[in-house]
Amino acid sequence: MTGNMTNAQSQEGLLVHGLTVSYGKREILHGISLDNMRPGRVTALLGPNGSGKSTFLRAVAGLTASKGEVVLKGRNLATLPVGERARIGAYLPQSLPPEVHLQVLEAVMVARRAGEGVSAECALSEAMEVLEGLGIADLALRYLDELSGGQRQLVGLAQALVRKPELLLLDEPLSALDLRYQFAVMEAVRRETQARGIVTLLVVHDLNIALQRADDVVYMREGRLIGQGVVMDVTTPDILADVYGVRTRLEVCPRGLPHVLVDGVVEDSSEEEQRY
Ligand SMILES: Nc1ncnc2c1ncn2[C@@H]1O[C@H](COP(=O)(O)OP(=O)(O)OP(=O)(O)O)[C@@H](O)[C@H]1O
Repeated sequence: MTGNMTNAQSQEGLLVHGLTVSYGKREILHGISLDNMRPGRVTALLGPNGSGKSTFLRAVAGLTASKGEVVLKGRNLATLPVGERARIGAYLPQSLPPEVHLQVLEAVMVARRAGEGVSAECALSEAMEVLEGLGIADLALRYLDELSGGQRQLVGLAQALVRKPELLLLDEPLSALDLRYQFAVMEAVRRETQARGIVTLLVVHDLNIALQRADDVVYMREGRLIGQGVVMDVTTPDILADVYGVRTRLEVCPRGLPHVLVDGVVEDSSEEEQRY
């Protein structure tokens, strides 16, 4: 640690030690350890299909049995009462919430009031504030079971944000969204993360969104950690070849934003050798 390190840089956030998850006899996560993920920063969790990203997020949320430790700001989450753990962390699953006949505003207010003595008036203004922040205030009086998949995903995100979590875990929050909402949601998530000092971890498949909008990245493959750190420090053609098996070029567009171009698939040299 250097003497120049600021408070914010050294601030304790989320630490993960030896996280291991098995489904039956099959081990899916093989002892993943992550360095400090600091408050106020968005970390994108990236890796191929089936690499264990959702399993990792669910284990951090305490929704899947696991071995190892998850420590948030010095507190081992496994030792906290269930209600306290649920208050600290908000988890948005990949699958959309069931279609219930409830107005959007009510659904977000219910999420705000759950487990806390917040007045209806206060919950109402906070719910509206979050809906406005996500650009969906016009949906407030619509019923959830009348919304599109993407709109329901946004309401799920509003429910997670309105609870003012310390830890925000989002599993593919952009998957059902059009380009405009992908942008709006990433901006809202960044804004809330910074303003409230949240530790945010989100799974995305679009590498360019991660490069341009996340602060840090975690790369996983086959249930193992491949790399972690500041987006542009860790993201290299070598690591992308290792994680995804593709040949890539990293470029910076005229506006200064990085993006990845995929040139092809990495040939497996061991298979090549076996063929001859
Ligand atoms: N409930 C379960 N029971 C048994 N195996 C499971 C279960 N959930 C996930 N798996 C397996 O665990 C592995 C990791 O799955 P996981 O959903 O965590 O990957 P992922 O990286 O999130 O994938 P994707 O990008 O496709 O969503 C996969 O091989 C999957 O088949």
